[in-house]
Amino acid sequence: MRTRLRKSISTSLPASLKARMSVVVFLLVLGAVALLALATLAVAERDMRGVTSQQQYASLASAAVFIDEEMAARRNVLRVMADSIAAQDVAGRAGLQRFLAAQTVLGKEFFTAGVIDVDGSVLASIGSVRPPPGASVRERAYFTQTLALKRSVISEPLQGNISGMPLVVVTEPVFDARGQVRLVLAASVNLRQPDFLGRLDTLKPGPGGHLYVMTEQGIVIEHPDKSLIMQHIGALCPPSVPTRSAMQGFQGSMAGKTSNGDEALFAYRRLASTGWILASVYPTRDAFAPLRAIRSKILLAALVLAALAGLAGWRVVLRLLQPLERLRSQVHQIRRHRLGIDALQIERRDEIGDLSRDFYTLVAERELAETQTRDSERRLKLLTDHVPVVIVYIDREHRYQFINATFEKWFGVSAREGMMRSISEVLGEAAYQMREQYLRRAFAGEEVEYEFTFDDHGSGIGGNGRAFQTSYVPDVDDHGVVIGVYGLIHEITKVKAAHSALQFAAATDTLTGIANRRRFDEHMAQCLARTQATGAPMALAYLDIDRFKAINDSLGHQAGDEVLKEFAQRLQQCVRASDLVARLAGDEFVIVFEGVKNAAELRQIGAKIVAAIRAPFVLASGPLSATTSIGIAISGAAALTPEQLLDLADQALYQAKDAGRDGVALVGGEA
Ligand SMILES: Nc1nc2c(ncn2[C@@H]2O[C@H](COP(=O)(O)OP(=O)(O)OP(=O)(O)O)[C@@H](O)[C@H]2O)c(=O)[nH]1
Repeated sequence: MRTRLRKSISTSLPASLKARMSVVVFLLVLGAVALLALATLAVAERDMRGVTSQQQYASLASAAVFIDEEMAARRNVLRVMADSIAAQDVAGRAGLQRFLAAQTVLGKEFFTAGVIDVDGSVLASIGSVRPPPGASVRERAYFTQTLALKRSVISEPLQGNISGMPLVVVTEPVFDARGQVRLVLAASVNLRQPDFLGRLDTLKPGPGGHLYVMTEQGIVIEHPDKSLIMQHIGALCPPSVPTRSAMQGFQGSMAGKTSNGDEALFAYRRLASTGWILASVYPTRDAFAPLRAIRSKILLAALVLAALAGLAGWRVVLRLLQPLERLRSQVHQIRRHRLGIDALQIERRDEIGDLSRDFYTLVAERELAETQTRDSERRLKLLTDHVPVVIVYIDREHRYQFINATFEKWFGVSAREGMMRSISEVLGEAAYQMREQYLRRAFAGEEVEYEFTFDDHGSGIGGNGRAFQTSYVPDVDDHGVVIGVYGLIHEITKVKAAHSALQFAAATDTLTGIANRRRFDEHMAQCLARTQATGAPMALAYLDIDRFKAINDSLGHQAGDEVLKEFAQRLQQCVRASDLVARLAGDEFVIVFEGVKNAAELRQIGAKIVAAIRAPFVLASGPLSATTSIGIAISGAAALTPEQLLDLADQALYQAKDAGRDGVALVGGEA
């Protein structure tokens, strides 16, 4: 909420710093002056409220005195009349009528006047709408009270019997010589009469205020709105809170709201003569109208003052910000390379000087760092582009984000063409399919290595049998998430070739070029395993050149070697490519037959070999006749170890030797 407010303030302020500071000065001065003025006015209003209330109540009190005097004056008039009737002993209807008619003052002060006997019968009367002689007022409260109290009474407001007018009646008893009430002199006042309590209007508080009089019960006796007279004060709308307080006995002044909801000052005072309530209502808008007029003027003055202060602030800020403006212009020019950063090394000792020098240091450091980064990147690029390995970076969408120059040499796609493109786009769908499983493992966090050749990598390039090894290393961020994979591809064609050569050398007899003992052992183990799995029989032939020692001895070791080589060649020519011919040692050879049909077939092969060896050996020293003995062991369903089979074949060889050499002997199977 607060952040939103701050944001909305900062967006509503002008963009320029100068304008902002001027607006702030303007607002501060406006705020300060307005606050001061409003506080002063609030204090003045509070004081004025007190004084006005006091004045209102004092004025009301004097009005009450005036009304009391008015009522007392009317009573006096009646008392003088009553005294005259008693003194002159006026009697009889006609006498009393004449007496009343002669009293002109009565007509001035009262609406009607009459003389009533102790039975309540009107004996004489005057006035425009007067009760006729003989009318009875025996039931009227003012009459009975006058008789009972033997003194003057002022009635409650009442409706005139004959006139129908709202009236109050003032009475005065006329006593006889014994002090008994003989007659009652009564006079009525028309409450609608404009001049009743007429001076009340002159005492009203302000032009919008008014005074009114009501009884304790709230019956209106006098009011500027004459239609309310004789009505209850709450007849039209519920009486206000202050009015209700007054009816409950409150006297004094208070602030409150009228029944219309307008703010007003109220004052109440009871009349000593009648107990009636004299009320004063002074609307606040009238009471404080001058103060409110002053308030608008003061606020206008504050506005003008603030505008002037803002203007002055603008000029001061303009002057103070000149160096900052200069700094801004310099930075602007430095950015456009029209100025060197040395321009920022200024001598000022204030904050702007500090800012300029700090800015210089910052830019210098940044430039140095950028140069170092550029150098470092250049070196790195030089390095990665010249190493004979492919270096790539692959993102989560399996797109290349980095490709070095070797990539282009090997795959024919430049960094510019391949960057941000997917592997399948760059190398083709088949190449991508081959890599996809390894990439999936690398993106799962595993370091992966695999080999491929151009023949099987499916990139559409090469096909020259070159071999490569790829390493994928996951790039893990601070949260442990793999965000990419570094790929390193290096060629292993030569290594592979060397490995193959080594493997070949390790399995080859150096003299004859056929398989050696080691290769024979490996092959035997595999063959026996297959035989036992499939049940197809195999056989092992053990061969030895007859009397080879004699050849060596007679013709020399060299000739012996020649015989051995030729012997190996002839053996290979006699058997299928799938049969393995190996030299175990000296003149001892073996042949492994896989998938033989029967013993007869083996005898036939054996005979073929024996015959092939019989052909003369053409040596450097001349032709030589040689023979061979062959022992063949057949492996059937029984599970034999390689050693056991070799042993059987060896036994068969001995049999062949014993049988006179240059022949074949079979053991095992159907031999
Ligand atoms: N030239 C040559 N002679 C070898 C080589 N290895 C072993 N010899 C010789 O081969 C001869 C093997 O003789 P034997 O197999 O024991 O006996 P033989 O003379 O063949 O007699 P029979 O086997 O009973 O027919 C020995 O004289 C060895 O010195 C070799 O690599 N080259």
